[in-house]
Amino acid sequence: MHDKLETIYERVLSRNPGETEFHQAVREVLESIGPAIDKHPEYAQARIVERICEPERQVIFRVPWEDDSGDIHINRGFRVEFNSALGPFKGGLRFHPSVLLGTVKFLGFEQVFKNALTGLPIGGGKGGSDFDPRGRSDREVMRFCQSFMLELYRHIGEYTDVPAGDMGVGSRELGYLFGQYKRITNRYESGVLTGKDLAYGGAQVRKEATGYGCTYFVDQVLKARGDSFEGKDVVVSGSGNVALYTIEKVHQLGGRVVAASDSSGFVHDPKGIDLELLKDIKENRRERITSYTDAVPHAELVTDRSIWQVPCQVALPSATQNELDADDAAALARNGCLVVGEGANMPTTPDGVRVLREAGVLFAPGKAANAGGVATSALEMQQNASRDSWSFRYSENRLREIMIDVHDRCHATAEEYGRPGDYVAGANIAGYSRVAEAMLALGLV
Ligand SMILES: NC(=O)C1=CN([C@@H]2O[C@H](COP(=O)(O)OP(=O)(O)OC[C@H]3O[C@@H](n4cnc5c(N)ncnc54)[C@H](OP(=O)(O)O)[C@@H]3O)[C@@H](O)[C@H]2O)C=CC1
Ligand SMILES: N=C(CCC(=O)O)C(=O)O
Repeated sequence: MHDKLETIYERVLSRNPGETEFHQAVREVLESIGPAIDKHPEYAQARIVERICEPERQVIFRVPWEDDSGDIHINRGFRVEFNSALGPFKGGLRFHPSVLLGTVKFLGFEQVFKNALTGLPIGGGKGGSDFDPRGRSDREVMRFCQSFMLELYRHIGEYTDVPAGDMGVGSRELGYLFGQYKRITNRYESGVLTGKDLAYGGAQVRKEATGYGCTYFVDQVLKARGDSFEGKDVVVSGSGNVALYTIEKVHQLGGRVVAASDSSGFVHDPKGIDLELLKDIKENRRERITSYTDAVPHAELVTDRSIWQVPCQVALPSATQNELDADDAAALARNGCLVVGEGANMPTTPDGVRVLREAGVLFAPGKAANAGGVATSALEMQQNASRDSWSFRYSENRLREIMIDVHDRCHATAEEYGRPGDYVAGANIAGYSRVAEAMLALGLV
């Protein structure tokens, strides 16, 4: 790491003790952007890096709510408004028992550069809660969301901060959140949340966007080496919003997804995952992945080893952070994996990335590969602002164009800075440069 950046990194560690995921996200960026710092001394003079590493605002609040049996629960809510140089703060809400301030800060920091890579006018932020919606009734989820929004509403707005979905926050949760926001503010401010259902101002393709976009990005990586998804065995971890629509687009492009997971284990189906069945299990019945093998006898349920032991040519981690470690990376390389594309945020550990790089496996980092979700959220904001709604076909074409542009921008930047084929360097330098130029123009704010 560049000497100046090492000093900055040490200060990030000392000012944010114990926030290991945030440290990890910062370190990855600082390890990449040294060449950009050398090329632009004005960035150092304006202390741009130090300012980017410090969120503009961090809000933490109490969320009390009552379950169906009348018991009281107290959860903690977060919104980290990281950087608004390029536009209103933009980023998801995560409802998961593992959520801590450091988790939200890692996600928000990633979001700043991801959103910049889309070329769209959106800043970066993230929020959520340690509330676990899994196993809760719709009414319990509604009561939690209403209590959560009773605090959050004062900090958000279509021109201020626009939340969306992430782990544990899908169209059900967004509907309850939007309904409460509308009631509190007495405004039909469609653009205050994205990922909304089509019934009340949502946009075509937003549900599919992260998964489709990641697949489009990896398709470009394969095309750059004269290859494609055709005939490839693919492993996709997770079975939530990102994973399901990654599987859908991989199958449309001629690949075969042979394994998917949830936190209880994974299913291996050598004939190819039956997506309609998996969607019914996950989106309608909200059941465990074990229900898949109940319906598909030839499929294997595995709970005692990593999904990344399953041989494949393309690996698409789409579950959660740090799910793919050095041993997983070595197994993928040993089994002939050509590309790893991150649908999730920061799913590969630093040692995992190192092993993949040393083995010559192409690597597409999440801040570039999974940007299709937030990009389509920005398109939802455009439609809401113009009181318009675009067709599925037009929206998907826009998404595909954006992902090709993101890929080409990362690829070209990596070449420009002497790191050909290094999508991590390309993504971090390109994203950072766009944010830095805006921050320079806006003065010391
Ligand atoms: N939604 C979006 O628009 C975007 C999401 N992302 C990122 O993609 C990832 C997935 O998000 P999303 O699909 O929205 O979330 P969902 O909650 O819809 O799905 C998450 C999936 O991952 C599984 N999972 C969670 N932890 C583990 C684990 N330790 N091992 C195996 N599986 C696990 C969950 O299983 P279980 O049900 O058992 O918990 C679930 O199947 C996250 O990193 C998110 O930040 C990135 C860009 C956009
Ligand atoms: N959870 C998301 C989507 C954010 C958004 O659509 O605003 C992400 O980019 O990580």
